[in-house]
Amino acid sequence: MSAIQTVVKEKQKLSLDKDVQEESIISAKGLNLWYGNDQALKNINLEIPEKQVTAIIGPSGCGKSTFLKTVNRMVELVPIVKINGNIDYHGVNIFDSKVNLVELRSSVGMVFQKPNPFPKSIFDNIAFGPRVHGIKKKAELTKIVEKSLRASGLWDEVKDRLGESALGLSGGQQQRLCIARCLAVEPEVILMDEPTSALDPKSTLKVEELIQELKEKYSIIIVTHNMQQAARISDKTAFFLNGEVVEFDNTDKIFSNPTDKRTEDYITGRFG
Ligand SMILES: Nc1ncnc2c1ncn2[C@@H]1O[C@H](COP(=O)(O)OP(=O)(O)OP(=O)(O)O)[C@@H](O)[C@H]1O
Repeated sequence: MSAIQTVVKEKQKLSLDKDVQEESIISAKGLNLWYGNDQALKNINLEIPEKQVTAIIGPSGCGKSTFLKTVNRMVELVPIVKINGNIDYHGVNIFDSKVNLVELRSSVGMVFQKPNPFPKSIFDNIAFGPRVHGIKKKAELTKIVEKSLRASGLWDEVKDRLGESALGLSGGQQQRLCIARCLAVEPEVILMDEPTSALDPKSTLKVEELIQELKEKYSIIIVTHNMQQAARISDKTAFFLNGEVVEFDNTDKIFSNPTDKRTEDYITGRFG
């Protein structure tokens, strides 16, 4: 039995993957995206369930990060991008001209591959977003900072050095700080683009455990190249290939009995 199958079996035993009645928080409908003349996303239809972890897997260049960055419209910072189709968030198309981008990006937060703390104190990193949103009172900011750091499992490690530079933290701590910074503006959805790829195994485990805790309150979409990670922490998995969704299903199904031969070839390491 492969390592991934073992992980899936263990999850089944622990019945972590109950087939819960699920509601979608985000629905991509007929989504297409081009960089200039090159089409990077082709007719994507995906229902992202609320308060679950959805993993996006697939070989390099298949459009995983592009999809993630489309969900909070960051991809539009690339001037040559053209998009058609819809992404509904709570039933409202995010491309509608009435959608406020600042609000969208605080509701749909993002954590990147490389931890990217600001060259500021730990406190000011977390307080940054709330301050942008107009919160000025020190007492209120202090509360938010503590709550966010507790939620990211970092509070005990940093509570006595909140005034020190965030750049002095270890890589794993910096990534949990970035997650705390994202939580401080009270998102509903967290997009994670290979959040552990720059971390050592111990820090990776901590972030994975944190993701499991966060899904009680947040809907998480995670891009990962690590099949075992997808199998361990996600409820749903979407397999992307050449800009298309080949298969989207319960993670257990994808890793134990995929419908499409290309999914099977990818997860068993035959390509990619
Ligand atoms: N800013 C950009 N300008 C032009 N083309 C881009 C840009 N960003 C991505 N692309 C192209 O879009 C396609 C999808 O890229 P994307 O980064 O979404 O893939 P990915 O699956 O996340 O890859 P990886 O696993 O290597 O991060 C690729 O062909 C890539 O070259």
